[in-house]
Order: sequence, then C-alpha cells, then structure tokens
Amino acid sequence: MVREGKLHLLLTLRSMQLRRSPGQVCFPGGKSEAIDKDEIDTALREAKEEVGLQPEKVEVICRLVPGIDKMNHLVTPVVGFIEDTFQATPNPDEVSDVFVVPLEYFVKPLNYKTLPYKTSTGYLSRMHCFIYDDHEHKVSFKIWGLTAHFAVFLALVVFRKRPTFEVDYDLDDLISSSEKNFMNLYASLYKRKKSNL
Ligand SMILES: CCCCCCCC(=O)SCCNC(=O)CCNC(=O)[C@H](O)C(C)(C)COP(=O)(O)OP(=O)(O)OC[C@H]1O[C@@H](n2cnc3c(N)ncnc32)[C@H](O)[C@@H]1OP(=O)(O)O
Repeated sequence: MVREGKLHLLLTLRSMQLRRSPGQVCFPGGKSEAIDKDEIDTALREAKEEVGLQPEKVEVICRLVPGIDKMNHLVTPVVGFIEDTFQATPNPDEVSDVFVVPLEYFVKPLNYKTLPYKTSTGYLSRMHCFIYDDHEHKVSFKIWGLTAHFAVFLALVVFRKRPTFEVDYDLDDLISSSEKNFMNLYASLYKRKKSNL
C-alpha cells in the first residue's frame, strides 16, 4: 500500500496459539486447498481469512520466485496493491497483530543483522534479521527468516539500489540470480529426498 507517498508492506504477527512459528512475523498466507485455482487464489483466500481483506480490494501485481521454509514447504509470494484505507480485522486464532513497514526499510534498515542459515541438507545461505520500531504504536517487531527474505527481494526489485547490507544476489541480474539461488536450494533438498528413497 502507499502511505504518506511511500510504499509499505502489510505484515502480521502470528498468534502465540499456533502450532507452527507462533509469535513470528509473516505475510498473510498459508497452505493451498483443493478449491484454489492457483497460488493467487490461495493468497487471496488466506488474506481474507487471516486479516479480513476482501479479494476484490486487491490489485494483484505478480508472483515472485518461491522460497522454501524450514519444514521444506514451497512458498510462493504473491504481490498485490491494496488501498491504505484498508482496516484489518485480524482473525485472533491466527493473527495477533497487523502492521505496516515502509518497503524501503528492507534495503536501508536502522536495526539489522545477518545470521548464517544452514538447511537440514547442509545448504548454506544467509538469513536477514530486521528490528522495526513502530513509533506510532510504540512496539517493535522482529522480521527475519523467510519473511525477511521475501521483503528484501521485493525491495530490491522495486528500488533497484544497493542495500546497506550484503545480499546473495547479483544486483545487475536480480531475477536470474534469485532463480539460480532457488534452484540450488531446491536441488540440495531434492538430492537428499532421492538418497532417502
Ligand atoms: C534463505 C532464506 C531463509 C529461509 C529461512 C527459513 C527459516 C525461517 O523462516 S525462520 C522463521 C521466521 N519466520 C518466518 O519467516 C515465517 C515463515 N512462515 C510463513 O510465512 C508461514 O508459516 C507460511 C506462509 C509458510 C505458511 O502459513 P501458515 O499460516 O502457517 O499456513 P496454514 O495454512 O495455517 O498451514 C496449515 C498447515 O499447512 C502446512 N503448510 C503451510 N504451507 C505449506 C506448503 N506450502 N506446503 C505444504 N504444507 C504447508 C503448515 O505447516 C501447517 O501444518 P500443521 O497444521 O501440521 O501445523
């Protein structure tokens, strides 16, 4: 959404009651169901369930290169515009808070660190970790892991400028290098699956 002339990302804080990743920050989303035509359908259905966003209020822009979560689920980000008048109605079973962060924060953060990330198959990568202080609501959010991975990639695609921290992409060839990273990660998981058969 555009707020005060700047692009912002809408994020959620997962409920502490959830079995997976309680209390972590993520985008509205979830597992696909048989009724979903594609990933866009899944994203819109989940956003409605989790934060009360009506699908017709979303202008879908694109899908991004998928990521893989720590349970080895394939996660496809769907990017869409929403109006800044949107008032979230969080489903308390799944979401304990909804907040927005300027997209630019994911290339020019005030509080950032990088952590090494090694998958169960030994694939080595880096994990971004941002602390975002929401001064208006006097609360801080830790945005890391897969969520941060997607937010950084989108910010790089949109702003096309060098971030203030290291990234695993060729900035002159962002899309190809992100596809290459994904394929390497995917291949490392697939190899292990095959050897376990
Ligand atoms: C290099 C990049 C670094 C990558 C680091 C990876 C490690 C980390 O992310 S560290 C943690 C920081 N936290 C995050 O970033 C949050 C990441 N998680 C998410 O975004 C969400 O959990 C997300 C989108 C994957 C799934 O959403 P969620 O709301 O959990 O989905 P939901 O529909 O409720 O899931 C229901 C079930 O389906 C499963 N499921 C969810 N997505 C999938 C999928 N794509 N395929 C198969 N199963 C799935 C869930 O595990 C859950 O299973 P169970 O009921 O057994 O617990």
